[in-house]
Amino acid sequence: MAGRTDPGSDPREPAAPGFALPPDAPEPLGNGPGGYGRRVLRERTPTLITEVRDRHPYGPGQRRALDALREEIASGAMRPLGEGAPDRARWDRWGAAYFGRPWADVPFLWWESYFYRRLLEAVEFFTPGPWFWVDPFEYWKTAELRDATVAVPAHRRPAADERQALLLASLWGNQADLGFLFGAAGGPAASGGLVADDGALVWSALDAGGPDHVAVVADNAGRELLADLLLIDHLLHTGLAARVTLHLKPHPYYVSDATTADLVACLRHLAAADGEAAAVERRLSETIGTGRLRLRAHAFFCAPWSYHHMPADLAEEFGGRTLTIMKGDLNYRRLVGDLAWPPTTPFAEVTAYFPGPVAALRTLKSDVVTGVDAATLSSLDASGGDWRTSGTHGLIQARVST
Ligand SMILES: O=P(O)(O)OC[C@@]1(O)O[C@H](CO)[C@@H](O)[C@@H]1O
Repeated sequence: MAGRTDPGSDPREPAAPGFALPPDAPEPLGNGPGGYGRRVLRERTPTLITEVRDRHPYGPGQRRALDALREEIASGAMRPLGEGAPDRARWDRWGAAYFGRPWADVPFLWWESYFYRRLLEAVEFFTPGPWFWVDPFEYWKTAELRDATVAVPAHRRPAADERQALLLASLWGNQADLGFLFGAAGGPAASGGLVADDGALVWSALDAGGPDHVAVVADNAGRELLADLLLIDHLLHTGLAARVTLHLKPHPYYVSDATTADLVACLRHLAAADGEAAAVERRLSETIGTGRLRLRAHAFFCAPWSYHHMPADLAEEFGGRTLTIMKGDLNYRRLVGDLAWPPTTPFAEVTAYFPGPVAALRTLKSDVVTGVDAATLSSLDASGGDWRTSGTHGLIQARVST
């Protein structure tokens, strides 16, 4: 352990009772032919390693480690973390069933999370020294934020339209996922509409009154986080929420996932923009200062498990929120379990275990989906498009009664 810092205490204490998947739940999604996991394993992951290597003046040890990781993923057996890793014991326990096997044999949700941990190891992110806490994805995050325009509502529309526009902007902000830069297919070219829309349920939960404390589990930095911040400002400013907790990642993950450093970059971006955007920044910074907007970066958000395995402290936290808004594709995979659900399986059924009211705002970027009605499903399937994985389609789903 000498010379290295621990990326977080064990985020997976025994799951609270009642969170287990039902015995008849379908299989975890893997990396089989035609599946999205295989494309990520074969195309996105090696490209990402090469790009990270090429964009940084890494030394020979880091370059060797990145090349070895690419090799291992393509044709080798999954290795544990190196001897000196502070969290080695934890990952050894978690990965006991997987280490020594080809990456393609390991469930998609698990291996992809572990991949990001291994990438950080290869670039010496947790090792005190010249590369300590240097974000390997900062190059792309900064470039994306530089070009981001901020559309603060002009307060000329009816309030209901305005808040709905903010909700939708937060949803479609999820298209700005820098992971798309590293796939053969590229990013979504257009917006194909919503496959499910529980927007009215979301507002009914927030309008119900009481001392509302809303949780927002962030996904990507940059444009998506900017849109989330405008929504959060609206909730706080209008009094729809007395308090908001914004959950960020404790360290870089899934390329563009938002960390506290990315939040600070967004706030600076707002401060530097014209007009109302700067006022939003002032209000948000003020509410962070007073504790009305609280930041958290729990280690569980970088763990390779679905929310069925969340530790007791996080379960207690979500259980106490008026509504938890889960942003993005990965949070959706973790919320419903990255399982081969029939798409018409009700969202409320698969999220019944979650300890409080919960909503998902997601553009569809991987195979899993629930809560799509049969007519919508058959017309989407008949369209012949890649609606499940291309990010062109979105959803708002909610379960507000517990
Ligand atoms: O959570 P996000 O940012 O919306 O999406 C993450 C994502 O790009 O990563 C995975 C592939 O690498 C997919 O599950 C998903 O499309």
